[in-house]
Amino acid sequence: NQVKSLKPEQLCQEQGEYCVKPREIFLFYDVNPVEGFNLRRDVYIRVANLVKQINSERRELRLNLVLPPWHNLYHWKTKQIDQSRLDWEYFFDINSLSQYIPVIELSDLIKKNNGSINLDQVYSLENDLENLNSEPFKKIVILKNCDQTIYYKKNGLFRGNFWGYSDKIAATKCQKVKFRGTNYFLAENLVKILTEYDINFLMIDRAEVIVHEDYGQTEYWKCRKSMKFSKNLIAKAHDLIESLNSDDKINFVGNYFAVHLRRGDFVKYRPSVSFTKICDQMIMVLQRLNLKKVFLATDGTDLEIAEIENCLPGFDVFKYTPSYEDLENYKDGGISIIDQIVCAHAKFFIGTKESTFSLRIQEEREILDFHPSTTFNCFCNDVKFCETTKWLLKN
Ligand SMILES: C[C@@H]1O[C@H](OP(=O)(O)OP(=O)(O)OC[C@H]2O[C@@H](n3cnc4c(=O)[nH]c(N)nc43)[C@H](O)[C@@H]2O)[C@@H](O)[C@H](O)[C@@H]1O
Repeated sequence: NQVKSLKPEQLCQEQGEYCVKPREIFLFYDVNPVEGFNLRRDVYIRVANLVKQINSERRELRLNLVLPPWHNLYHWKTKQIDQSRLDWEYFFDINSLSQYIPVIELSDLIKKNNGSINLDQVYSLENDLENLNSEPFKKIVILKNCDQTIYYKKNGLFRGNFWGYSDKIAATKCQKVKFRGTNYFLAENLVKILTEYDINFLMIDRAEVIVHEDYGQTEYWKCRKSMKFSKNLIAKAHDLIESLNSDDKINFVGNYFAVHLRRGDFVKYRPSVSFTKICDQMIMVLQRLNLKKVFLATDGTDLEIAEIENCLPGFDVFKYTPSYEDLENYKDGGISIIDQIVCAHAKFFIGTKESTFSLRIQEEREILDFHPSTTFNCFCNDVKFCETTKWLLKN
């Protein structure tokens, strides 16, 4: 086990004259453009688990995961600031990510590679839902050229948006792949391909099609714990927590109740809960815990926020409204992470059922060791708030 955690150079020294340096491979991935930030964080874990699996099983290969820039995401509504091609360091602690697997920012790789990248192969995944009940959940069929509406051919190369780097990145080969299966099933197939072909730059597009082999298990949590937020976001969130009357400055456990109320496009696709029920459920918690302060994280409209404030007379509703300078510094993605960190430290939390934004807060609270009963709650059209599935931390 100790040998496994060594870097390739150290591995070579350990193994003496028979040492073969592993082949360095750069694995790129992208996700369906309309997907949100927190769903993308889950896709990262699926791909990172795959990289870890290959690197630990196959010593002759060393996959480096290329972090896909955050490029003008659908839910990022602030148009006055530039939110294109954002590196992961805006939001995450890269050192911590690289404790789990080798990662590199795309912008750094482009610099290292003299300003442009030619991908050897792109596989663009497509869900295979045929005969789902009668066939095993393991199927991979490599088809012809990629969808010509997303990738187009010019001067013999496949061109596309490539995270906003259309001027710097192109691909030699691009194929559609009908896929159904887990990250470890894809890992097996990638190993076969990488062993057979001389591929150094490989991209998987529509990586959200891949599902977890071990959701909520040890490797999932190892990777999840490595996804620490960047230091400036943590510092800003801790300032807010202190101003919310933190009664424990060391652990930043807030003396407040927090909710995440997902609105916007979400209520079009998921059954929503009435504001009357939401207010009743909030008052119930505030009275039961004898608390005065609520932190409200939401993407709701000003009217919806006013509705919540009005239905909680006698309580202080706190909402983080970023200044223009905050927006410029942290971007919409950072502002939402600050909301999440504040929710993660509350005495009690209620989230929105099926929202990955709420789910990530619940995970953060598991890592911080809050009692599950204070974490896995959601609003519902019931007399009291409801419980959500308890995805408990596994070491
Ligand atoms: C309907 C579906 O909903 C799924 O969203 P869901 O899992 O909630 O969560 P996310 O995948 O994060 O997408 C929701 C996005 O909306 C913004 N947002 C939501 N709630 C808050 C909040 O409390 N504070 C701040 N600052 N921002 C918020 C934020 O940009 C966040 O990334 C999407 O992943 C799918 O693509 C689809 O849109």
